[in-house]
Amino acid sequence: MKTDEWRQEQERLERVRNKLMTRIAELEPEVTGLRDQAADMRKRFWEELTINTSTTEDFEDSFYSVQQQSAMLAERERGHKRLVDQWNGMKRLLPSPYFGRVDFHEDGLNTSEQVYIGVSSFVDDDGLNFLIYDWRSPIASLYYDYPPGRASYVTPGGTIEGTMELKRQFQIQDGQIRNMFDASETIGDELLQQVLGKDADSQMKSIVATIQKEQNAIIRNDKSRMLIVQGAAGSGKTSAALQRVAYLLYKHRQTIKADQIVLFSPNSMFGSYVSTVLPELGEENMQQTTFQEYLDYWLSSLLRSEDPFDQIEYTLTAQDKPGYEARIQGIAYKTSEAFLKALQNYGKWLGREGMRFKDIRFRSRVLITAERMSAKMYAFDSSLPLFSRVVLLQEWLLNELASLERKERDASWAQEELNYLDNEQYAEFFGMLHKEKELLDLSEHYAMARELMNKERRGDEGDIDFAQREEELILRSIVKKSFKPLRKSVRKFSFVDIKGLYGQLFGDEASYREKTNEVVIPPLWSEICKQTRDMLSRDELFHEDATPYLFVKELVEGVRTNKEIRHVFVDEGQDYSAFQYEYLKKLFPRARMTVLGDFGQAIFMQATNLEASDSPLMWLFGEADTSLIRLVRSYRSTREIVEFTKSLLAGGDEIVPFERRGHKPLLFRLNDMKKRDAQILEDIVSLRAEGFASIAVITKTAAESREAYDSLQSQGVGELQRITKETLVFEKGVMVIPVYLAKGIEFDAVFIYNASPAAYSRDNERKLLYTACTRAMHRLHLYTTGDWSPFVQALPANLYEKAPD
Ligand SMILES: Nc1ncnc2c1ncn2[C@@H]1O[C@H](COP(=O)(O)OP(=O)(O)OP(=O)(O)O)[C@@H](O)[C@H]1O
Repeated sequence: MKTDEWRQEQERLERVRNKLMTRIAELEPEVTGLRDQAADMRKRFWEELTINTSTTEDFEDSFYSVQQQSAMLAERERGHKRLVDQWNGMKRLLPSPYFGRVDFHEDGLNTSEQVYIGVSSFVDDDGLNFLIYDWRSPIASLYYDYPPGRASYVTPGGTIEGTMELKRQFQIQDGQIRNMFDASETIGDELLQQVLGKDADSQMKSIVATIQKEQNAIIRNDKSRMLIVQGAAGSGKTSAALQRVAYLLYKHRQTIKADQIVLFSPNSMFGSYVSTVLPELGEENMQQTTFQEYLDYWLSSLLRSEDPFDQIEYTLTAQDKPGYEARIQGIAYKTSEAFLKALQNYGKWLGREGMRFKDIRFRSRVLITAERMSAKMYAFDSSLPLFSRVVLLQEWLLNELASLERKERDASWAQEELNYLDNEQYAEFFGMLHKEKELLDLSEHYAMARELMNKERRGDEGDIDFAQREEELILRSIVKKSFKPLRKSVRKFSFVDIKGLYGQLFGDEASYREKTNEVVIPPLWSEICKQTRDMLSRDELFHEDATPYLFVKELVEGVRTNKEIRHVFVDEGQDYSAFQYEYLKKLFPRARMTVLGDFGQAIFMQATNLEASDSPLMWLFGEADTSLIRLVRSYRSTREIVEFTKSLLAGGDEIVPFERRGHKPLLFRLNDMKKRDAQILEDIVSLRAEGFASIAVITKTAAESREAYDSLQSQGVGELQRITKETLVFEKGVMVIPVYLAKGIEFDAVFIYNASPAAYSRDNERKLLYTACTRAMHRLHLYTTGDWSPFVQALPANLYEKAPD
């Protein structure tokens, strides 16, 4: 790079920074002033909040004044927020105002424009000249999409064509240009090399300076209702998803707020890992949740549902237990579209017969029997959907309860309760009564006023002798209070026997076929039924039953929806079943979906292949409304590690490593476990000395994690963390972690604790090993105390190095 160009750029940088500093300083008093003013107004607002109710006019006056003041306060606060956002944006820009520049000569114009790109926009004092363009602005996409030469970008007004004359990248720190590259490729490798060579962090970083063209296509996709991203491990799916959220918040800032976007992540710890990316970009975080959290929310009061981690532990460890094969068949079936269709048919069948209700009981008596409910429900117009009839039944039940409640006032138990009221209870009822009395008084006044106005006299019913009715009213209150839980449970549909409805599906084959029209039933059906019913009898559900159970609940009670959410992101999308996708679509009827995943890492039984032509995702919103983007370049790991990991995978040939060189993976075979753990300890010490701070010992299961942790600790590995499904916050350091919890996360160095045939030899274990190894950025070690897993044995020997035996 010529030195005078560098100097010119440094001078421009200083000019822009000076302007930024001036603007920040100018705004400072305004920001602080506004903050104080708003705080002061808020304080005074509460202090002065006295409402004069002496006369109606006084009351109205104070009411309007309060309303006016609070509107002013809200406006002031909005203005304040805008200004503070602007101010914070400039402060964020100051140390490193931009990272890219393109010179673009638009066709038909005589000059070209220098477009500097940073994390937000900054306009010169004239209000017209952009000193920095936000990376999400239409013109900034030139930087990500084209090398110098002919280029175009899309604006709301149409496509702008022209020639890119220069493309430059900067690394700026504390106001100094540290590096500057003129790129010929889309985004030059040099900068990416440097970024990727850095150490792992406890928090994911934003990638705006080096977004790749195919990632940009994901970030800016605005066309499809469903965007599917199938990408190799480390190809930047999660990164693209988060920058896409930032993009959507920018592009649709008038209509979409951060809390209208939700990200489904694989576990809570992953949530903490990605939580800083958006704030780093000056945006608020979207909502984050896990599917399990949702299930627990709706099921926890009814049943205990197994979580996906216990399910995977079972599938990986219980091969020798009785019933294993049936459970596996059950998982496969219950997560399939076939089961979804069967349940839809079951809904139709229930529309005709077979509904199950629970008697409504009161003081050990049956008030309304299940049979009566059933008869009533099937007497409603049969053309109505099942849930509408259940809602009608609910209304009928509430009416029935009201008339039964009236009858109960004469029951002896009510009189007895009245007689045995202690002082406190009496006072409580008396209080309730007086509230009613006030209401009565009010309605009495109103009735009198009407009488006067209409000049007519009501009958005697207006003259209530309150004192005489006190006892009767207390009695009424006693019965009302006792019926309250009944009304509440009817409103919550507790009269529907959901457990019975789900359980009755798991009868013999003939009855299942009759209820669901199902043709292909898993061979071990009767064992599957027994296992499911056993769980239900203990008020428990297998993980694979949880979503179908909710589905049946909604068939009967109506579908729950959230219309606020406009975008749903599903990360690790291969881990969701066809069933779950159907469910998410129903739950968020106004949302667009972005599903990102890697079938190569499909380690859960219910996996969905995102890109197969028969993938349920392809037709969830219809083919015309669906786009599929594939990412094959892997950025996380060194070339040597990617060459090794891609060969572990059937069909991994198409994965392209990014050209960052490093050590070949190292294989250690030790004579026994003690020696293996001593070797691991030694390797941890030496890698730490090399400066690698984040090292993960990855195990296959939680049980193996416990063993490894105890043994390594006894060997003297200090500051060792053990990650479990309960771990909420991801902290950098040396840790032992089961592979299924390490999904989506990365480490400087990964040690595969036990790469033996016992651990990794079945087909689904191949993906498990692949997932574990692909967590490594710079170093990968595999250990065994006997043979190597057949997947490792099958690798060409030039892909790794063996430590001497
Ligand atoms: N364009 C990019 N510029 C800089 N770094 C990138 C880029 N794309 C990806 N990376 C880095 O590569 C690593 C992997 O990215 P990310 O975690 O988003 O991949 P992923 O596809 O979600 O991986 P996995 O499927 O293994 O969870 C991260 O460290 C990320 O910062």
